[in-house]
Amino acid sequence: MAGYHLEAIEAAPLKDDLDIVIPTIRSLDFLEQWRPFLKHYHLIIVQDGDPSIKIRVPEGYDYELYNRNDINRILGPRANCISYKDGGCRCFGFMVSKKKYIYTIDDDCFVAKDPSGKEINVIAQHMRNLETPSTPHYFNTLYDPFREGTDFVRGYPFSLREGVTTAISHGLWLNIPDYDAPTQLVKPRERNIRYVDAVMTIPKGVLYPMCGMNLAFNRELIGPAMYFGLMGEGQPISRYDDMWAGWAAKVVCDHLGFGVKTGLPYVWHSKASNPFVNLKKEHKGLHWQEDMVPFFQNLRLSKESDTATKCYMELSKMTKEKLTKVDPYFEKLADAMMAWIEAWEELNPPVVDSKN
Ligand SMILES: O=c1ccn([C@@H]2O[C@H](COP(=O)(O)OP(=O)(O)O[C@H]3O[C@@H](CO)[C@H](O)[C@H]3O)[C@@H](O)[C@H]2O)c(=O)[nH]1
Ligand SMILES: [Mn+2]
Repeated sequence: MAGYHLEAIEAAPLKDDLDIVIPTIRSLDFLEQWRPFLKHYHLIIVQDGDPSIKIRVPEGYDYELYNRNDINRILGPRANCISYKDGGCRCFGFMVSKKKYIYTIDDDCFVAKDPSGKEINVIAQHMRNLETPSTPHYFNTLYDPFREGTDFVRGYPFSLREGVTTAISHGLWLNIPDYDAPTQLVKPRERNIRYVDAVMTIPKGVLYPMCGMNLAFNRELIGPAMYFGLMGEGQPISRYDDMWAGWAAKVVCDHLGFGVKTGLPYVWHSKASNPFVNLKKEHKGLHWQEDMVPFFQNLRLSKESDTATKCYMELSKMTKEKLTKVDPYFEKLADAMMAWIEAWEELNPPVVDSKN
């Protein structure tokens, strides 16, 4: 076995603090290729679609698998807040995990190689991103100052060099880019071949389109805000699950003083979903995002909201007040946000300090 693989196998960083969450409505064969990097980690598989279909999990992985029947059994009436027939169902895995960190990946993403041809250990890079500070208050032009071989540049105030705790690490993808349907329709053959060797902090007060394909986060800091919305069957919108979570989580991170990074690591995104199907799923989102983004840009959370849970409850109220005029769907979404938080609290009761 190539030496590097052995290194990858030995270097299973934070293996007892991390769960891998995979939404699937297809197959988990892609895990064969990930074995050198993921074999030591616990998987939480959220099976979408028909629960009577048996999903095969490749041998040798430690996992828990939840289908729609399990979600209904565990959450009861609140199960309606978990999307059906949309990758957003993955957030159920975030809720049932007991670990500090989550890494979530789509089932059509494979191990990518860096320009030297070396296989990328996404877990090692995401954990490095999460375990080192972010710099949201002042942009470092040499990118991530906490990476080997780089630092803060001249003119960077020393008072800001401590940075803030990182809550989210947003990875990217080579090959099939994560484009919306209109872009995909006019550029069907476009492939992302540009490997940018950089990790950047997204500045405070700036939103970004979070893609759930290759994403890691600190569940203890921001988990309650990582609700992937109410999408898919029975809903007027789909494929905005990760966007909704990304906007909400970023305003909560900004409010609580946490950082969000984007860039390395890359995965190899192998499958282009059908742009015509995607257009049907996401067309309302293409309109509504012109209202959703300004909503998140302009809102101000109160100082009493000093935890992700309190922030999210306040966000639910604001969603109902400010976005229902765009479409009655947002009233349903606001209620689903509350159901999510109640379910989260029930499955993750706050730890009572035994001393007091
Ligand atoms: O009904 C569904 C559809 C899909 N899934 C699982 O979700 C991920 C992403 O699915 P897919 O690769 O088909 O979607 P893309 O268009 O390539 O992905 C983009 O859309 C985002 C949100 O939907 C996604 O994160 C982006 O990368 C796969 O694991 C499917 O199996 C599902 O569970 N239910
Ligand atoms: Mn895909």
